[in-house]
Amino acid sequence: MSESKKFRLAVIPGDGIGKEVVREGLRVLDFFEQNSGGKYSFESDFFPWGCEYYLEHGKMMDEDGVDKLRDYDAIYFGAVGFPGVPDHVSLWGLRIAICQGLDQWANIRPVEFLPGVPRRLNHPEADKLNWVLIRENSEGEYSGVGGRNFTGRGPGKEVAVQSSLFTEHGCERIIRYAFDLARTRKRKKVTSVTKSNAQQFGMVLWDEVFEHVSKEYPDVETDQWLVDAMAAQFVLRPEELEVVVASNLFADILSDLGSALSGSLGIAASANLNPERRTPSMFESVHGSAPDIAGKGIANPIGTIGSAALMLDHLGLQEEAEQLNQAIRETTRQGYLTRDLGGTHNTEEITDAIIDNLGKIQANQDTKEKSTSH
Ligand SMILES: NC(=O)c1ccc[n+]([C@@H]2O[C@H](COP(=O)([O-])OP(=O)(O)OC[C@H]3O[C@@H](n4cnc5c(N)ncnc54)[C@H](O)[C@@H]3O)[C@@H](O)[C@H]2O)c1
Ligand SMILES: O=C(O)C[C@@H](O)C(=O)O
Ligand SMILES: [K+]
Ligand SMILES: [Mn+2]
Repeated sequence: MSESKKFRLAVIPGDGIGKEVVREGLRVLDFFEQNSGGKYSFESDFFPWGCEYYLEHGKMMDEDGVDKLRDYDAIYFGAVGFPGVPDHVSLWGLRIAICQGLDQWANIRPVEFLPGVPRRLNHPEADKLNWVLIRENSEGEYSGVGGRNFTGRGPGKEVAVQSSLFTEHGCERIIRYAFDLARTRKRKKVTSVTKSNAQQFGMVLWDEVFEHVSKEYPDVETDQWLVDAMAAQFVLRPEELEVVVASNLFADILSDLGSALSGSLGIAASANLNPERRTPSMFESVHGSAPDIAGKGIANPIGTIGSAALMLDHLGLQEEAEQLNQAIRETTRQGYLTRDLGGTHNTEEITDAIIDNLGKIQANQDTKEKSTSH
């Protein structure tokens, strides 16, 4: 028998429902490990970073936190942010510190239309829709360039500067990523989203890079939209969307719109990738810590469990990733839905159903393999 592969995971549940949904994702990974026939295992190290940690230690994570994460195969993340710590402190202290610190420059956010889920979108072919947002994850509106409290200004005259930073390198790598991904999809098309009529420097640079990179991909169809019109297009002509590439902030906003249209924020998965694999990538739901429902056991775990599927794929376990996505679809199709989707099931019951379906999918596959090997 070949050697068993051990995957080392850094687990950061974070705040609010982050803790509740990561627990569920880990149950799914346990299931895979137990049924892998000794082929692989997951070794999880937990990091207690987040807002509670901040209130105790005055920082969101250890000073050398990013370095502590460097040697892992992947990072599994819940969510960050909770009342009591300003949101900009918690976000910059954890999620952005890790994404930027580890140069996870590509944030992949698929918009999936799961069966059995009530649609917010009145579309004749809603069940066939699916597209993927590629979010620039290292610069743009999240450059952190700016300041407050400029000297010489009295009360009521405060000024704040918040600058965006776009580099040719940063634009090029994310746009190229989108084109390469498009080549792997049924419809080879990339839609670029900017606001270069109003943002005349950075976003015009983005457009120029898009133009220039697109010439290397004559086989890929292109489309360019201003972000306001793109928001409308998400609702009006979603069948036109395939791979959508946008800046850090625009893709952030569009991904919540996409997930809401497909049912709920609770079902959207994401991967913060370092595509060169120089550093570990981080897998997390699109949603946040949802303080309004935290502690009630009703959070939808599908976004975080779907992120585990993206992680399995990244770790080279493509078959498992495919099985998990299939199990999620089967679960919503059977009517297992949390409250955000109009159902009454709780967090654990959704995971139970997913694991149950996984068992059936694997058993089916075993039977098929046995019958074809004779
Ligand atoms: N990547 C992240 O960790 C991340 C993402 C978004 C927001 N945040 C942070 O989370 C905190 C709350 O932000 P917010 O309220 O704007 O966004 P949110 O995504 O936490 O919640 C928005 C709404 O969606 C609902 N919701 C979200 N996830 C759900 C799930 N899995 N199941 C059921 N309902 C769900 C919430 O109950 C809430 O009504 C803030 O501190 C914010 O900075 C962090
Ligand atoms: O934009 C962020 O980084 C926070 C959150 O809204 C997210 O989508 O991860
Ligand atoms: K999250
Ligand atoms: Mn967001």
